[in-house]
Amino acid sequence: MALTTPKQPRTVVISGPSGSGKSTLVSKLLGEYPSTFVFTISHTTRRPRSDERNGREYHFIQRSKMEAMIANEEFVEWSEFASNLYGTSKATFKNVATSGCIWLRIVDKIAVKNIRETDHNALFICINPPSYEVLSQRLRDRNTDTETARENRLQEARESMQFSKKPGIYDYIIENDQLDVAYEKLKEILRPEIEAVLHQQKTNDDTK
Ligand SMILES: Nc1ncnc2c1ncn2[C@@H]1O[C@H](COP(=O)(O)OP(=O)(O)OP(=O)(O)O)[C@@H](O)[C@H]1O
Repeated sequence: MALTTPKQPRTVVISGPSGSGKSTLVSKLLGEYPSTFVFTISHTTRRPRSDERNGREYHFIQRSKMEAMIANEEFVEWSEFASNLYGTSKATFKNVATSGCIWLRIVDKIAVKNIRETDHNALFICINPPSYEVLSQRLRDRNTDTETARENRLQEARESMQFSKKPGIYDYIIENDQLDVAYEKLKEILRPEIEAVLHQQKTNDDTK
């Protein structure tokens, strides 16, 4: 199923290892361009971390409820990752399709593959940490996980970093060493899409 039409702005898919800085960079973008992007959150059956809130990072949902919604065809796409379900509901997607804004999504590597198959116009950007050691330190500093959860994230991070190097997966890879430098790179990549939306919004305002 195609998730976007050619008339809609390009969907921007952000992925990369846990702790690489995806949320930090996306928050900066939404802060600077509040009317240009529409950021959606996924549903997930994983437990929220101590700093996460339902409806902010994810719609946290019980597995049985999400399975029932999947059976009821209430998701446009879903996948299972590290024993948890993740997905985009049809209700979420409906808001995007009518917004005229760039759809900004943070997804895991399994969803990257799925979206590549469904949305041929999407732009795929991977945020990587400068090194595995730096990532490990940032996750320790963030202090939002138990030791076991952090080990799982680090294991998953190794796989994600390997995955990002495969050809044909990502259009751009940004190494998030200095935050401001990484943010400028992200904006540079997105500049044509941002300008197209701003132009369209101005045209709409002028014709009102
Ligand atoms: N360039 C940077 N330099 C130093 N610290 C950073 C940088 N970018 C992000 N961080 C910090 O690293 C931690 C992880 O960042 P963030 O939560 O944005 O990662 P994430 O990729 O969204 O993680 P997850 O996938 O687990 O949600 C945060 O504490 C954040 O403040």
